[in-house]
Amino acid sequence: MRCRVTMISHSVGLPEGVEAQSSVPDISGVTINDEAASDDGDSKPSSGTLWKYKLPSNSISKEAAVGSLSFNIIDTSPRKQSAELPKQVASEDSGKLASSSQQQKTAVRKPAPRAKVPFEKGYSQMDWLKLCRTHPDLAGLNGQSNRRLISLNEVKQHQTGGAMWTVLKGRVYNIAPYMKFHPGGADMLMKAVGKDSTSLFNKYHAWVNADALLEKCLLGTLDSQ
Ligand code: HEM
Repeated sequence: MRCRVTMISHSVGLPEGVEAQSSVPDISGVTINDEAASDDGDSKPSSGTLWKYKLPSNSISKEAAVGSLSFNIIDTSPRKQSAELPKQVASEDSGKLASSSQQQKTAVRKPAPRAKVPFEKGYSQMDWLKLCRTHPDLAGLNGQSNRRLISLNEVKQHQTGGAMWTVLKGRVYNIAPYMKFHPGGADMLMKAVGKDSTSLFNKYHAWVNADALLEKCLLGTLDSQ
């Protein structure tokens, strides 16, 4: 969109000899013309509406309604070139609005499939939180402090039964009690046992707040020396 701003200079009331350009311009004579339509080669005459936003030619706009609310969804993300688009969409003038829902679907990327495992009865995330609240010693500290330094060598020696240790972001946890609660499955969580699992953890779900989830499984801090 290009707007033309026309200024009409007024020099009313200036003392003699003072030039009009040096005075503060009077904006009462400013007019703004919207030339969006005519400049783009669009044959439609300009509507004259100030600051009307013209969508980029490659954007998609869709009208939707929820209950009594109606709204416009405007997708201005960069589109792929027509060679990569399905024929049906590519043959359309990209400036036109996609009219059918079929066309809308073809342009949307599918999200990566998730590998969540359905939990066994009694092993939901709520059940885990309940267990954390009620169990007196989930970590298996047996009275030891969870502030002690633990070497990687010691972590490696705990890989079975009720003591399956892992290092996550510099902290050592016993993840044995969490095995059946892990939404990604026990098999996946087993890959963390006996080692530093920080990079594996981040690869799958860096957004998960393990600090909070495994708070009661904390054994100590990794001795990095
Ligand atoms: C060590 C502590 C870990 C904790 C506390 C943990 C926790 C979680 C949580 C809360 C979810 C659900 C995420 C969501 O719904 O968005 C999840 C999903 C998952 N986790 Fe873990 N996890 C751990 C380690 C691992 C490791 C080491 C692996 C891989 C070897 C792994 C693989 C997965 C997978 C594949 C899923 C399903 C992903 C998905 O929903 O898309 N996790 N985990």
